[in-house]
Amino acid sequence: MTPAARLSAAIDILDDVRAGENAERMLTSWARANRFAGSKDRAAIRDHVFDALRCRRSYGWLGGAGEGQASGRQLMLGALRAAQADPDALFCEARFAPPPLTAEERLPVPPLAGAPEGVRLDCPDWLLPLYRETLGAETAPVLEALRHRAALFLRVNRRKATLAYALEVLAADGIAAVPHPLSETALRVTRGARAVARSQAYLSGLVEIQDAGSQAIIDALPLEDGMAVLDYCAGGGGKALAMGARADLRLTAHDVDAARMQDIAPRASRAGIAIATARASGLSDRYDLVLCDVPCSGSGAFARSPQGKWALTPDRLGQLTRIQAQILAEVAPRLRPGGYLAYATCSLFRCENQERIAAFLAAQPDFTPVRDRLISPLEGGDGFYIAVLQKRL
Ligand SMILES: C[S@@+](CC[C@H](N)C(=O)[O-])C[C@H]1O[C@@H](n2cnc3c(N)ncnc32)[C@H](O)[C@@H]1O
Repeated sequence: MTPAARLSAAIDILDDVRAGENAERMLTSWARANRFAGSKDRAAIRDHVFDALRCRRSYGWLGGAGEGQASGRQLMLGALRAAQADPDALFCEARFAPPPLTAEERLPVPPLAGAPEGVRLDCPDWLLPLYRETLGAETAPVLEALRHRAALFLRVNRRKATLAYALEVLAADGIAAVPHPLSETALRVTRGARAVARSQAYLSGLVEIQDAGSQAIIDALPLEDGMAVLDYCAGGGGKALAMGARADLRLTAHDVDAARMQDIAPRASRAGIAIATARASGLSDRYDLVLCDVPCSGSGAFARSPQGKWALTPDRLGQLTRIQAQILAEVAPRLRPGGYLAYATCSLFRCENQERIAAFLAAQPDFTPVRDRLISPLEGGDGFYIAVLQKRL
């Protein structure tokens, strides 16, 4: 496909997303319907779509949509202007290219520097005070970081490899990576990211794909060999696998949506780690540690999942905080006296983090705080919050 044809495809997909469709699903169905497109085409279209979702307000502004919600065409026009590329080279008469710019589209747009803050920082206005409450003077740099594509991180599985060995095996498949300060197990991929899922290092369980902030969460847990550990919101098991790689644990995974755990068995077998899955009725009340990696707004991870930034509403945020409180209340009786309750989100908002923990501690005098940590996207990975509490002996 030509660069202009890729742009056309991205415009169509962005219009579907604007109409309420999910970007990942639209990209998949586009690929199915256009089998002639190669992997490089699909990757380029995906990059166009996700870059535009991360920068929806600023690209819309530069594309002439002002503060309104931009069309796919306006977003791609804005993207080209943001990159100081010549739009006429791609919006042209060529086959499969988006039609040439109209006279109206050629009118000069007001400079982005004079746009409202939420437009410049690509943030919905109502979320700005929530970020500011936690981040203060770092709000603008953090939101700026969330406007850019997230790096691909790997976690070296210490059960099977040292960092040096994992790097060697990755290099044999043309993948280069460098250690990352957020965690001793974290590698940031610097070349060959698209080859990781087919690489020997990945297929033989030496490395897993996991954000560096996510790895730092696991580093903050008081894990010791022999502990009985429950991952209560296990999803695909990313954090359970990381816990199992750190210590010799008796690990159980649970999720309210059991179907989400279907990948845990193959991933665990690749990693050489035993993880049992259980329904709520099969859980014990004597765990040494329960991790609740709760559903959240994702406000620390909008670089990776940008559609969530625009889909979030005050109602949905309120609903999430109620689910978070309910999960904490559900797991409290699952711990033995002296056991640890760990609460994690990929959110930067106080209402999902410190306020949830304060409300829980006020209602549950048996628990005391041990530590908490906010991991900023400025540290290089996604933003996360982790709090560790201990149940009284
Ligand atoms: C942030 S995701 C977990 C990601 C996962 N821990 C990982 O590292 O890949 C949150 C998970 O919580 C689950 N969940 C939502 N409500 C729940 C509840 N009441 N009890 C248990 N799990 C719940 C969701 O199905 C979802 O899989």
